[in-house]
Amino acid sequence: MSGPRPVVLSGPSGAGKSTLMKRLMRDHEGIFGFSVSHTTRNPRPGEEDGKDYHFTTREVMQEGIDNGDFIENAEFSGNLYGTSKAAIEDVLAMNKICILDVDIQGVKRIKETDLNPIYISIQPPSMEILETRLRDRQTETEESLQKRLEAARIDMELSNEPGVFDVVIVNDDLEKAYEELKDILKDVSKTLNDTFSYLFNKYFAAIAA
Ligand SMILES: Nc1nc2c(ncn2[C@@H]2O[C@H](COP(=O)(O)OP(=O)(O)O)[C@@H](O)[C@H]2O)c(=O)[nH]1
Ligand SMILES: Nc1ncnc2c1ncn2[C@@H]1O[C@H](COP(=O)(O)OP(=O)(O)O)[C@@H](O)[C@H]1O
Repeated sequence: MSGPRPVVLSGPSGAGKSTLMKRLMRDHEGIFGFSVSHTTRNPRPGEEDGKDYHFTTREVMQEGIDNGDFIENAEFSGNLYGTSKAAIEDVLAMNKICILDVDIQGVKRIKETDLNPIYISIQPPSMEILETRLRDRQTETEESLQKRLEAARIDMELSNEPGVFDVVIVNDDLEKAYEELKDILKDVSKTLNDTFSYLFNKYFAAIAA
């Protein structure tokens, strides 16, 4: 795939990925674009179909997977999630830096593709704090909360293995975590030719206009 290098955000459910990503996209409008995944889970209040996720059924999604429409898919907490080729192409077609929010299984699958993203793990300060944040978010049943905590334990272990992630950000203080994320993306854009020339061209065009 051509264009600027994508960014994968991963980490336990409740670590703060959506919070950080939404802020990044709001503060840098037109630079980043979200790869809208498919999922079989039910929408939460406030979530929009086609914006937060493509909400679908297992049958329809499985058909798409069988057709080869997805670059990766995974089972998480009793539901199917996946990144379609179209989700990424839609963002790249707009010349934006594509941000993907996927679980650790998605990270492994994406490593087998030619997407070549930057891998960033967002981690909570502790399991206790993660549980409190997930409970306070009030989006989960007790059953789905327990499944998320179980997955989080595995995720926290794997994310510390060398070579899995380029960077691990501990989201204790939100402001600090956000600054760290912005610094990484700034640094990366300086060292990567394609991203750099993309941003350069974009800013140059804006100045020249
Ligand atoms: N592999 C994979 N994981 C995904 C995808 N979309 C979301 N996820 C992950 O699925 C998990 C559950 O997401 P979600 O139901 O939105 O809950 P939340 O993370 O607690 O807000 C999270 O770890 C997400 O990173 C995807 O397309 N592929
Ligand atoms: N640094 C932080 N301190 C306190 N609460 C936070 C922090 N970061 C995120 N949260 C809250 O924790 C909950 C989980 O964050 P969210 O972005 O939904 O996580 P994820 O997308 O990784 O599942 C949300 O209610 C969010 O407002």
